[in-house]
Amino acid sequence: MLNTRTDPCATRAGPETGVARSPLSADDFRAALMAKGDYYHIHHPYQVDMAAGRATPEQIRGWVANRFYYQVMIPQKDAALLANCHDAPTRRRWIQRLLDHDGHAGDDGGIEAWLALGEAVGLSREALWSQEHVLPGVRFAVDAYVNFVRRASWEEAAISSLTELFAPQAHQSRLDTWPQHYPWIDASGYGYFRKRLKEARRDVEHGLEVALAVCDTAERQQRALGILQFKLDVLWSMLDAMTLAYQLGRPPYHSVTDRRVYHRGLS
Ligand SMILES: O=C(O)c1cc(C(=O)O)c2c(n1)C(=O)C(=O)c1cc(C(=O)O)[nH]c1-2
Repeated sequence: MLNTRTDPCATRAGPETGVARSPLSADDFRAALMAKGDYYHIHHPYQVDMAAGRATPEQIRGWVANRFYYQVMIPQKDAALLANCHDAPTRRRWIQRLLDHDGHAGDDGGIEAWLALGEAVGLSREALWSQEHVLPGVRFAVDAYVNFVRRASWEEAAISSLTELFAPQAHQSRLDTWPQHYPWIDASGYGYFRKRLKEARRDVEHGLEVALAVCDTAERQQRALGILQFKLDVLWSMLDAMTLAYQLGRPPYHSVTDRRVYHRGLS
């Protein structure tokens, strides 16, 4: 369904009408970015089921093991953005994201915290590092994000991180609902979600600053909204792959084998 409420630019004059479009005001552009939250993966049935207590241990484990691939690729994605960024003050701020995930003195980092989440749901560190559970669809979606950032300008790469606008809600919802629904999950596993609440809010402040500074024409604003939609597609597609595998019992090659024959990455 076409959602005109959440796409204010859709109703404005465009090149096709022969009338030059004026950019949205900063407030309206911010509102248009925020309206993309309607399509955030928190609304995907897989996440809705997890939050409602309807997920089986296998479905929770599948999500944790597959999301690990996102976790390990995020610092490489941020390193790619840094490599394309000629602005030292930006690099000085952005590099914090690598440290958040990889860790530094006094903080073991987000990847370590995700490994603890894995152990809390019954997945060994080895199982996560081996990527044996990572579904091809999840791998392709995450790789599409990293490859986009490798090729994009650093400003467009920064805009693609803006789904984080909506992530604190996702982390808070897990903290609010999982302990009561899934008493079998060890509480020591929830550190990642708590850690990200603060970090994501700081990250999006920077990301929004960039978006508002560079998107000063209607075309650039539309491009930013398109980039944000691309990133929403990445997150949604990851959950579609997990739905097939863990909710519908149709993992890749299910019609020929019950072995996980899919590749674990080509280097
Ligand atoms: O659990 C979530 O729902 C969720 C979503 C996202 C996101 O929106 O991309 C991120 C995270 N978590 C996250 O923990 C994280 O570190 C992160 C970094 C980024 C990014 O695009 O740079 N997104 C996300």
